Amino acid sequence: MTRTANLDHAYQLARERYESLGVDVDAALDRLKTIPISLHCWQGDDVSGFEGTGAELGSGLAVTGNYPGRARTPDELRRDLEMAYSLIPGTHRLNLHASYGEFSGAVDRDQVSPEHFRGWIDWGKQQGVKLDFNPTYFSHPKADDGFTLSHGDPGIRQFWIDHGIACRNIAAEMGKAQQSPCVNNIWVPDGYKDMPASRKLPRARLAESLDAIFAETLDPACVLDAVECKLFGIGSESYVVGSHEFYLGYAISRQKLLCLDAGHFHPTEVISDKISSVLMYVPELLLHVSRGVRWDSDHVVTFTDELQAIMQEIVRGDFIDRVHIGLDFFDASINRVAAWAIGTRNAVKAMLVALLEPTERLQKFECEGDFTSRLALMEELKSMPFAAVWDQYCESMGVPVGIEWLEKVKAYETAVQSVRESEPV
Ligand SMILES: C[C@H](O)[C@H](O)[C@@H](O)C(=O)CO
Ligand SMILES: [Mn+2]
Repeated sequence: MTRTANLDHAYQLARERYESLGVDVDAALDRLKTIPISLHCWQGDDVSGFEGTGAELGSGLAVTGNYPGRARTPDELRRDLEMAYSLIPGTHRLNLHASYGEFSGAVDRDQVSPEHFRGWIDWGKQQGVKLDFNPTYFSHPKADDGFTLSHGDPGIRQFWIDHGIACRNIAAEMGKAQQSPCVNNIWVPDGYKDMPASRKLPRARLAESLDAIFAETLDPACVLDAVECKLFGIGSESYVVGSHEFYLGYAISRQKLLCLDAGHFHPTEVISDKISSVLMYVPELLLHVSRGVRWDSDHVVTFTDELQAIMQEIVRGDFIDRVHIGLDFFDASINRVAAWAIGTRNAVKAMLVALLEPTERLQKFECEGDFTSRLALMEELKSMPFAAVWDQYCESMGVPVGIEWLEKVKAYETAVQSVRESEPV
């Protein structure tokens, strides 16, 4: 049997098994094709960006590892991204940070404008990659003391408000150009290493700054505003201004998107359990799918129970159209393109597994109080042949099947990434 015939044979057998449980595999694959994952640009260059100021990564963000071949220019990053997209089935998005603009001279954060992202917008159009966006509230002298939008100095606060407004306009321009809303996510590092004397004042200032940023009504067909909470960071161990409660209240009261980052909660807390609660009160959600190891370490996303639970919750709650899935990890100890491929393929695979679940049947058992059948079927599902469906999906979408993608990354590393070490920019 040829390789293609083998894959198809395995797929047909798997399809029959799923059909016996009432699952329409073809419908699941058709749905899967429509679900984008927003790849984060910052995995490709260790969150360095292209401002060229030499500012160190700070504000509690840390990248470890020194694997050779980091992208040093927008063109290198785009080339690496194209390589990554070629390994991942489906049509996916790109999540850009403001510090990744193309600046010909010194442009401070309050001066960023759509023209600095024209290269990205044109590239996205040409590649069929839609863009999401983030203001950058770190790696800047005005963020060095740990405060930005909640800063006690009104001048510094205004600088960061202006950055937020500028970024929102850039995001709106991107959304208009791509005819798909650009999700613009605000995360600020603001917080104290030690016990604050006032937990209240910085929060009041943060709310006021956010209101100023969102004062202008922009077309939701172009831009969607999201806010991201965090439990603690390095240097903000005792107090984070933008805590979960703060942003949950803010997002509900202003009807904004809440961003749930999987690494931003207590290690025993999971975001999968928050999705259905939060979506009762906010219109839409942004997820930063990440993997914290003991802390918000931003490890590459692997095929964990929690990753599967996140996708299950999205499918079981019928939330696919209300949840924007983004990734947030940065690992410089392995090949950076491989990091994207591993993390994103896992996210798509976990979504496939969720779509292959006989959800109605499980929920019927639950409604009837038949928890025995619910548990029995959930456990049987764990050993269903989803890998054969996944392989067939990869094959039909024209991307490598199984570990074949690794050979492509190794060849790319030899031909492109490792050469960077000896080449000036
Ligand atoms: C670089 C990102 O903005 C950042 O990871 C943010 O989303 C975050 O999660 C900070 O801990
Ligand atoms: Mn995040």
